[in-house]
Amino acid sequence: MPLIAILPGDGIGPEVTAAARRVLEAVASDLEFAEAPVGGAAYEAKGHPLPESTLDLARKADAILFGAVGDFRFDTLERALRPEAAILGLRKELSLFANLRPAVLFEGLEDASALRPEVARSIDLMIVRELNGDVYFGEKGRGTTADGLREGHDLMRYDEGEVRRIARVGFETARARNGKLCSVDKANVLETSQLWRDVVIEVAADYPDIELSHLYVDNAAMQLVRDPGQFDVIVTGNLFGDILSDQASMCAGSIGMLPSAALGADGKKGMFEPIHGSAPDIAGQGKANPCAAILSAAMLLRYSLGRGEAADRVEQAVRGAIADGARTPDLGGSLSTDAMAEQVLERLG
Ligand SMILES: NC(=O)C1=CN([C@@H]2O[C@H](COP(=O)(O)OP(=O)(O)OC[C@H]3O[C@@H](n4cnc5c(N)ncnc54)[C@H](O)[C@@H]3O)[C@@H](O)[C@H]2O)C=CC1
Ligand SMILES: CC(C)CC(=O)C(=O)O
Ligand SMILES: [Mg+2]
Repeated sequence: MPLIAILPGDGIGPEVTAAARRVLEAVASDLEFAEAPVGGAAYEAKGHPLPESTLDLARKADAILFGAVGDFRFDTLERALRPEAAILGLRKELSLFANLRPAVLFEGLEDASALRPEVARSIDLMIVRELNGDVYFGEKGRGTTADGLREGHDLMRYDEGEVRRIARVGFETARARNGKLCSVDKANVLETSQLWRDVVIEVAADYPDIELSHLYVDNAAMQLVRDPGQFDVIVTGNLFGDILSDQASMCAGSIGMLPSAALGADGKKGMFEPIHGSAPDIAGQGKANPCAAILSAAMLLRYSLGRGEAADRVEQAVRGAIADGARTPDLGGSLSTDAMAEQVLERLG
């Protein structure tokens, strides 16, 4: 019986994971669920955003469904105790270095996209974001300059092994899709990025069938809204992937629509989460769009449980609901989180 760890977290995290769990229960009757606190909720309950018991459950589980963490109430805590430390800790402790973030415009959502309909319709891409390194995990600190000014620093760093393994995921992902890989960096300014680009080019020798291109991240951000249809797979570092995926979400209609999978070396055990955060501005109001979490559950079925058919059913149910006009407020409608989930559940039969 596969064990699914549910880590709801803060803000809208519990609302959207509850919806995703209902969907999992509807398509798979043999799953065992265990829930544990994470983020601010865990700090309040147990004094730490990632308690040992939560980490143990995450280690033991076959897959993890994660909601979101964070709340401004915790923003003055030391960094290691802030809710966000929990998600970074889980990704690192479980060596989940490959973050797959698909961005697709579902039929009917043209009017929700920030782009013109004919441009929006072309978006169908996968962002492969490195998740265990970069400026998020480098040495950081605060201090005072010789002139008495406060200063802060965060080290941006990758080694070639880290770049090589994510580059391979990028190439393999492109091979399974339409054969195009765009590597995004800032090699014109950053040494970390020059190393990134050099290593991606070396790895490309093993993938002569893949059309490789490179973009600087500023240009990539611009191209993403000018012509998102030009992209098949984007491979990039932790920081750039974080930013570009939020941007891609508004090309596809809403941040409430984009799921993600964080995978390790076996490409199987993973943590599945919407790309959005805890959205404190709408938390507790039943306004959150659960589709990103539900689609993350579909990725869980596909990657961790090898149940592609069930994953397809869930994705078709979300597509069907959207095509029939089901809309939460972020998509211009008025359905509550639960009502949107119902629309999906109804289409699962
Ligand atoms: N994976 C995670 O746990 C993440 C956590 N965060 C944390 O979340 C907190 C809030 O961060 P923000 O920058 O406001 O980003 P956010 O993604 O939580 O929200 C950004 C905007 O999108 C809206 N939004 C997000 N998800 C939505 C959904 N499912 N349906 C409808 N609208 C949705 C929010 O209402 C807000 O206006 C912070 O503490 C931040 O650190 C942020 C990003 C990822
Ligand atoms: C909360 C951050 C640590 C991460 C983030 O914004 C993301 O993974 O999308
Ligand atoms: Mg983010």
